[in-house]
Amino acid sequence: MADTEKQQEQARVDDVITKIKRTEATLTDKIAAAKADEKNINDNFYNDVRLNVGSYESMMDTALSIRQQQQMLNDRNNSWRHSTQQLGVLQRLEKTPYFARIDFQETNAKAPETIYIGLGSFTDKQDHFLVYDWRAPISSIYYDGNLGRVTYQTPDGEQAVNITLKRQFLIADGEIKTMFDTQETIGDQMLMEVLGEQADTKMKSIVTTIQREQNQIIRDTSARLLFVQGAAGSGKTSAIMQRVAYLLYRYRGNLSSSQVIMFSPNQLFNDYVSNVLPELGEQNMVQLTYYQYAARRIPSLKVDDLFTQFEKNESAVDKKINQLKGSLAFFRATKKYANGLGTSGMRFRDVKLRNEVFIDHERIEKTYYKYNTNYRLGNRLNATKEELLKYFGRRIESEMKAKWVSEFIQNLDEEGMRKWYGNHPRNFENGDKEFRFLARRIVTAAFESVRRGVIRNRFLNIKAQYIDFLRQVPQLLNLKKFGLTEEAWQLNVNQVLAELRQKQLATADVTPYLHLYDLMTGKHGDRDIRYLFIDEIQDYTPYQLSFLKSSFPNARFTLLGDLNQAIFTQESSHSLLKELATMFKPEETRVVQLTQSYRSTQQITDFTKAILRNGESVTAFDRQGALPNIVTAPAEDALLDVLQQQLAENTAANRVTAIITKTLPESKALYETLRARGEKITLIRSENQRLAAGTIIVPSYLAKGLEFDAIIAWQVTATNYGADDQRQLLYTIASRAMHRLTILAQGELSPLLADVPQSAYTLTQLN
Ligand SMILES: Nc1ncnc2c1ncn2[C@@H]1O[C@H](COP(=O)(O)OP(=O)(O)OP(=O)(O)O)[C@@H](O)[C@H]1O
Repeated sequence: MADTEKQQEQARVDDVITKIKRTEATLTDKIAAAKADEKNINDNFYNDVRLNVGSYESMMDTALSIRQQQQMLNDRNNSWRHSTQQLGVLQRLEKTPYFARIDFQETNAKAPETIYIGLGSFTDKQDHFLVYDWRAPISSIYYDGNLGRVTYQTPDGEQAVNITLKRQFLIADGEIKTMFDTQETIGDQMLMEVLGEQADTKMKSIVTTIQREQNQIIRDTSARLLFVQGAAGSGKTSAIMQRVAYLLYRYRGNLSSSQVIMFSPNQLFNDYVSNVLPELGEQNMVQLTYYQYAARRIPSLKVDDLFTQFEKNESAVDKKINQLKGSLAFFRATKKYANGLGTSGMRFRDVKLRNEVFIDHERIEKTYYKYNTNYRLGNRLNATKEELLKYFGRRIESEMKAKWVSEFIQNLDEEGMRKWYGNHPRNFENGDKEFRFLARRIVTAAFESVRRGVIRNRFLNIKAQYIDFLRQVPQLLNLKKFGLTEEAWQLNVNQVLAELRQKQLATADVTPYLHLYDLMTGKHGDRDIRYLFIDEIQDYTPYQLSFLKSSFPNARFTLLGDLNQAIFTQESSHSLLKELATMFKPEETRVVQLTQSYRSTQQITDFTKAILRNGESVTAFDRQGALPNIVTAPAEDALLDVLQQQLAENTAANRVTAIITKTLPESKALYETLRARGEKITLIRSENQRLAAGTIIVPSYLAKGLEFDAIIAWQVTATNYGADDQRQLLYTIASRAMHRLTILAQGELSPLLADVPQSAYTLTQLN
């Protein structure tokens, strides 16, 4: 490209940066003024508010006056916050004002236009855009089309344009490092530059090189269910992070980050993606794992965490039972059972006060079932509670006459009197009224736990109810279809009962338990959440998904997954898609498939995909690197030598390594051994840790969704990865590597690698 052209572009960059700096200065002044103003209002708050509590009108007056003052503060606060956010964007733009230029002509327009696209928009005067936000409708043509005629969506409908130039820039610290014109959607050259970079402990945004299929995911606003099937490293996670930023921009003012919730595979992953949105000038959404969500809802029980879930040894029958408990059939059975509770069978507990029955369960049951059969469970429960509270009121009334109450009052000293009167004036008509006043307060306080118990549904016996439901399952569905006998089932029910007595609940029971509780109490879910994202959907059961759908009834769902990487649900993952299809209407569902993998070199992608059988398709991105190397040795010592050698090699090549073992105990053992051999490494033993820089050791189930420059998979033996149901796990481990993949095994190598063509790796067998 001609040098003069580069000079012209650099001149424009300089000019825009000068203007950005000027605006920054104005904003800084504005923020300082708003802050001073706010302090002023705060200082004068009580002077300005006319405090007058004499009469009802004047009280209203005071309240209004306070509200006005608060409103004023809020307004200032908002404009202050807005300016601060704007300043943050400008500070980013100052270094890299934009990354693309597009020349185009709208149909019917007389002259062509040129626009520049960056992380945020910047205008120097009203509607004069020097930089367009990457999320603006027009910016979509940068990601979507080649040169020539292209259409894009505007709020007023589709618009056609003719693109004549697409130019990409790499600008750092105000200086154009490279720029090139491209014919394609996003030039491979740019992508190569970006992908050649090293992995980081934090994920970065991909706005400069979003691919066309990814753009469809990011900008979709019509689907109720957006399902993304994407190969390992195809940018699913990247795409949703950009999608959140897009939605927050598109619905600014109507959608806040607190209305967007993401279910992620583990906490480490949350930490890994935590920088993307702030980098884009947006706030992070709510992020939690399913386990956290469930555990928070049932604080009184200990729910299996990731570790227990993964390291549990399940028998064949257990597997079948878990499969059943995760199925849609089981979801429907729960609903059917709950419907039946409208006529009979609800389990109640006595409401007790200091170990004595206060309201017995028979009274509760009678009240509950005295309402018409067409009452829904939630309404029935509310009516029951109201009735119980009335009864509670009557009990207070009669208790006030009890001897202990008058004795208590007689023995009150001045201090005690003050406590019981509180702010209440002591001008009673007569002693009797005064006594009744005190007696009511004292008895109400003594009975408080009962009232709270009634309000919080403590009289429902959810544990007994769940067990009763499980016992009835053989009548509600066909066990044989799941390969189970009634005896095996009842044995499992006994086991659940024993666990519940220990205040424990296994993963497979958590969701049905919560669901049953919600049905019993008529909970309508969280209506405030507008967008729900689930990453690694292949590890969810259809039951969990149906449950989430009913728990977030107003949310649009974006589900991302790779059916090749199901590490918890394994073979059932492929039926998930079919079951999903029955949960959402076809016309509201959109399925996008991402097949291109961006993470790894061609050699690594080709190797990892050969591990799969009947896998979803994966195409490697044309980036070259070394073939994966496999080393086997009969003794652990020799293998450890190889590991250390490989570590040294990776470090010399500036590659950060993650050593992945299958289980946590293996990680711990290897960590100790390597430390004794003088290696400096960090062991990631729990998901609540931070990803440290430098070499790490991590158990497989915590490596989900992460990526590293180099991976060393430890002990990929026939013992560890022998059975076919370990195939997806092995695939997940291997596909974490960007540039270098090493596989080590002591003794016999995993037979799951047998299908990989020998040309796809190098093999060293030590003896
Ligand atoms: N359009 C893009 N431009 C640049 N880099 C990209 C793009 N898409 C994806 N990448 C990079 O590819 C890597 C993998 O992306 P990401 O982690 O989002 O994939 P994923 O589909 O969620 O993977 P997995 O399912 O294996 O966890 C990341 O380093 C990401 O930055």
